[in-house]
Amino acid sequence: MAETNAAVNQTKNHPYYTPQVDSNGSSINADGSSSGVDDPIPVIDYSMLTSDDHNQRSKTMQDLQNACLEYGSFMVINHGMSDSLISRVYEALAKFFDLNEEEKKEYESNDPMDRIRWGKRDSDLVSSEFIKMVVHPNFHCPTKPAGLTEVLQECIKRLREVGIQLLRGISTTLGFEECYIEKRMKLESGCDFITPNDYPLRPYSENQLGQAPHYDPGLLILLLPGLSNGLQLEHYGKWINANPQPNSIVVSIADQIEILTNGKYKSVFHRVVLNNNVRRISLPLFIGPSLDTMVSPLPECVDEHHPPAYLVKTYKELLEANQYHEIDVKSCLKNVRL
Ligand SMILES: O=C(O)CCC(=O)C(=O)O
Ligand SMILES: [Fe+2]
Repeated sequence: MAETNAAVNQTKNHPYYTPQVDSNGSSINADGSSSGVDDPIPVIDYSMLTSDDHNQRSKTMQDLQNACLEYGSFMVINHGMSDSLISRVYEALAKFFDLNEEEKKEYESNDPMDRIRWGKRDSDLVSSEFIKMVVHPNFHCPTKPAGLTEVLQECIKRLREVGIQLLRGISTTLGFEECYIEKRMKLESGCDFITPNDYPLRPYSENQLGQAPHYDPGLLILLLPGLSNGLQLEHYGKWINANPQPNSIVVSIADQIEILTNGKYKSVFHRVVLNNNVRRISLPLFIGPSLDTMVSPLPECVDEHHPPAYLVKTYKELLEANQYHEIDVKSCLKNVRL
């Protein structure tokens, strides 16, 4: 990709690489539009990660490493979740978002003890609706519509298995034993959220977004991206359209992997654009450490040329930074970068 700005000519794993796009919710494009570049994100064939064929497996590990270094995001195919399960998930979530507002408001409260929270992102710049739920170690879900709990439980069980296998792959690409990250982050009691999103059909203005540019907290985000496009990722100073294949899972590196790797694998800066013609429902799963886990650069990722670049904090402290509560699921990367 031809770049005009010398500052973006660095590779993504450069310690001083920072997104070269604005963070105020608008656009980087000279014409002020929110269009992105079609530069397909890498594809990882999940079935090859655990293949008995050594050559296939090591090629897939190499692809995974390149994807983590260069994009921080990739689409996973052959992940073992059936098309029919994915369709049932979208249908059940649509029924939830179609409930009347009074029923959804039951989950609107700001009580820090809540494990489910519904809300709207509603301004001239952004428009969407979400329902956040803590799903691990304990599963929380609205009681309506009937069947939502069962279908989400089935889907999240598989998404989590895929996520943990990918974290093993990532651990291997870093030269560690495959369960190293999983054990260190105490994933058995890890704190996972889902935040299904409903993006409206008709934007208020052409450039209204579904979600403003942001980083995600957690180790990995596994996204069921819905039936139309909308996710954009920052890549060397441009917004690129993720354009995932139908029923693939879009996986992105999130804040805690950036911290653990001391900045080698960067958390992905991303946003959501609205589609004029099609309603879009997406389902991200945030796989995170247990709340009491200290998150800091791994000793193996620190040396005299790579001094620690992040503060040491528990995952709970990180989630609660900026006066947010952990259920708010917000990044605080900028507060811990040294
Ligand atoms: O809906 C999407 O494509 C992305 C969602 C997202 O980034 C989020 O909920 O944090
Ligand atoms: Fe996100």
